[in-house]
Amino acid sequence: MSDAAPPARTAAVIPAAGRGVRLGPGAPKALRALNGTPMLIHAVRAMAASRAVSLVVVVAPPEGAAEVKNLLDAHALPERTDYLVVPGGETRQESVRLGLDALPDDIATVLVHDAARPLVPVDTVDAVIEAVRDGAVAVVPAVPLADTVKQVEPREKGEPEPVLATPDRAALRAVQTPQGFARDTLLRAHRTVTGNVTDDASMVEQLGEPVVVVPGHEEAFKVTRPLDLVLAEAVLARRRVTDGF
Ligand SMILES: Nc1ccn([C@@H]2O[C@H](COP(=O)(O)OP(=O)(O)OP(=O)(O)O)[C@@H](O)[C@H]2O)c(=O)n1
Ligand SMILES: C[C@](O)(CO)[C@H](O)COP(=O)(O)O
Repeated sequence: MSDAAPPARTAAVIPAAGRGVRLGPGAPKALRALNGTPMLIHAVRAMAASRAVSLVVVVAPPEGAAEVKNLLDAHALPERTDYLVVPGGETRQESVRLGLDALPDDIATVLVHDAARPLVPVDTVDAVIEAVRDGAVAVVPAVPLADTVKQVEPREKGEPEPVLATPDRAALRAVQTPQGFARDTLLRAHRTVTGNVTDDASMVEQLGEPVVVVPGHEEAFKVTRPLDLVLAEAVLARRRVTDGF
């Protein structure tokens, strides 16, 4: 018998415990259907489509963990991948931390992927994993901005807001998920950084560790508002025509 340690594995943590307030009333966002299949199942399949991902941890709405387990059992998913469900928290940050707590010791690379980005292509997932395996401690997929961006002095809704600056758009990127991390670095970030953040990479930035960007994909957009549901269903319809599924 060999004494060699088993190869370090990659896991994807999927925070799916948000309510989806901006999407409007209804079931928690991750459980809403896109062309008849819950958004979360699309997101799980997107992670499991990568042959490098051997474990997917779904962070479910706190009162919905049993329902999410049933959903995973009821849908066809790649058998080479393991699936775990844990209840989430009050904020995205807390939900991700609860997902990280569930990881077994042999996981070396961690992806954090929004359930709300159900259509990310597998090539983007693989590019993020490869960059981490090549030595980056934190990797973020991102796309250039289509709009000019203004920094403003925020005012109450509807009130005109004074413009403070127009940042150089060429140096800005809109950040997506999955974000990929060396496990130790991400755990340290979640143990150390407090306060409100909107993504995991910014926690690593606060540690003073380097974060790099790789190309994202326009289909990795986040389903946030009602119009995004229309776009997501249109993308799925196009895939059915071009890819046959
Ligand atoms: N307490 C929370 C809040 C958010 N999320 C997850 O984080 C991802 C990105 O969050 P966002 O798109 O903002 O989702 P919501 O918080 O549900 O949206 P909203 O702000 O409109 O309520 C989503 O997959 C969401 O389910 C989570 O797991 N736990
Ligand atoms: C993580 C994220 O999707 C990267 O763009 C984003 O920051 C999540 O923000 P939200 O306010 O939770 O939608």
